[in-house]
Amino acid sequence: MLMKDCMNSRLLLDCAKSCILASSPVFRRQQFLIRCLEVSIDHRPHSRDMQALRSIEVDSESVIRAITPALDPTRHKGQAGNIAVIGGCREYTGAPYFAAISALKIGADLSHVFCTKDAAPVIKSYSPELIVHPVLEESYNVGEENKRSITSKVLAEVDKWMERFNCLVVGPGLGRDPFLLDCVSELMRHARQSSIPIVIDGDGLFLVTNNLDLVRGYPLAVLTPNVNEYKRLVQKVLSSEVNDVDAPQQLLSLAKKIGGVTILRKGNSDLVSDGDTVKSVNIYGSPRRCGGQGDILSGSVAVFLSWARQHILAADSNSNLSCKNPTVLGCIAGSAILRKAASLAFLKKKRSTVTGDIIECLGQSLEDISPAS
Ligand SMILES: NC(=O)C1=CN([C@@H]2O[C@H](COP(=O)(O)OP(=O)(O)OC[C@H]3O[C@@H](n4cnc5c(N)ncnc54)[C@H](OP(=O)(O)O)[C@@H]3O)[C@@H](O)[C@H]2O)[C@@H](O)CC1
Ligand SMILES: Nc1ncnc2c1ncn2[C@@H]1O[C@H](COP(=O)(O)OP(=O)(O)OP(=O)(O)O)[C@@H](O)[C@H]1O
Ligand SMILES: [Mg+2]
Repeated sequence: MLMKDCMNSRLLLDCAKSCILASSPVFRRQQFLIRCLEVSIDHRPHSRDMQALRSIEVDSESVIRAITPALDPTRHKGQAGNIAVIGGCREYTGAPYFAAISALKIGADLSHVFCTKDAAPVIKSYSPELIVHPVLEESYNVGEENKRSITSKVLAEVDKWMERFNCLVVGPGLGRDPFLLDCVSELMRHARQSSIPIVIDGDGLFLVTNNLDLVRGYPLAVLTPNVNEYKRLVQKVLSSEVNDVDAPQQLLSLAKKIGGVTILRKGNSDLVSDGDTVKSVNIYGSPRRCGGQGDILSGSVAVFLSWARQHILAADSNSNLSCKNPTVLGCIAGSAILRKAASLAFLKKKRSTVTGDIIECLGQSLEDISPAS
């Protein structure tokens, strides 16, 4: 008992000493100097990274101005873009909606969503602007004996539309049901046969990372991984860990190893590579990391990619853009427009900014760079 009391008083004494010490100006000054030293040590590699990133930074606003089509009265519906999002299941209805509505808000004429039967009425209720096809099925709804016939039915339904699409976005809110993913793999093979560009995001990246042949060597494939998705991709393809010290070089190797697909690595700076070149988009975005910004990005990339393809065909190689790969141009423009919209939304809404607020700023963001008239 005596010993316990003694220990307690010693503890109290130590505690009192540290309190006095913590309030002493000399101690606080020492702590301040230690913190400064830590910051400057941390800062050195970081500033080197920033220099490397600045050297590959692209003038994204010029890219947007070059590829955004004029609002020409002779054009008809569909010519400014007909996009299809493949995604939306029992759990996720927001993600496909964000991607599809972003495509429209940027300037596409038509935006479709191919989703499961459960998700369709919900997505339709968010917006009458979207054309929603309740065609996909998840395992829980399908008996083993019906799987083959249902797959054929799904493919036939989507194939009816396929040739009209300028770009597919595969994955926002798709989920990971194995039967559904098998159907989507088939859809991707069909799109590839018809040379339709495919932007792959979210659960589409889960699918592709486990089945790289779906995109290997397809120059019209764009992968848009976030931090987790990128880590899985690097581990699978390069059998290594993510290297943040030489991020551009690693991204270049990754894109090359998958046969020249384009990869947009999302993060503090967005990095884009097709295996030949690496570009970075650093324009100021938002400190809010609310879910759904990647979905806006995938819909935006789809539209700009379609416009970049049209621009390159029409310009007949007279374009003054140094990069001629429409998938890279689409990524640069999509990233820049999203980041600018996120910063505009944050100015208004601060900490309460949500994805819908950013979508509302897409129009202003594009207008500031490439005015409609
Ligand atoms: N409002 C909406 O509707 C929004 C919907 N969204 C949609 O959400 C989906 C997932 O995208 P995300 O960005 O959460 O994936 P990410 O950061 O890799 O994973 C985080 C952690 O979760 C886990 N995990 C994920 N999915 C899993 C699954 N099906 N089953 C089991 N585990 C799963 C994952 O585990 P791991 O992959 O490491 O095994 C990791 O630990 C995608 O369809 C996206 O479009 C978003 O776009 C946001 C707005
Ligand atoms: N740390 C960051 N600082 C600034 N911007 C960022 C940062 N991380 C991501 N972003 C921006 O947010 C966009 C979306 O990236 P994010 O990593 O949130 O995607 P995601 O996780 O797939 O989103 P989602 O919730 O839609 O699935 C990127 O294009 C990027 O411009
Ligand atoms: Mg995502």
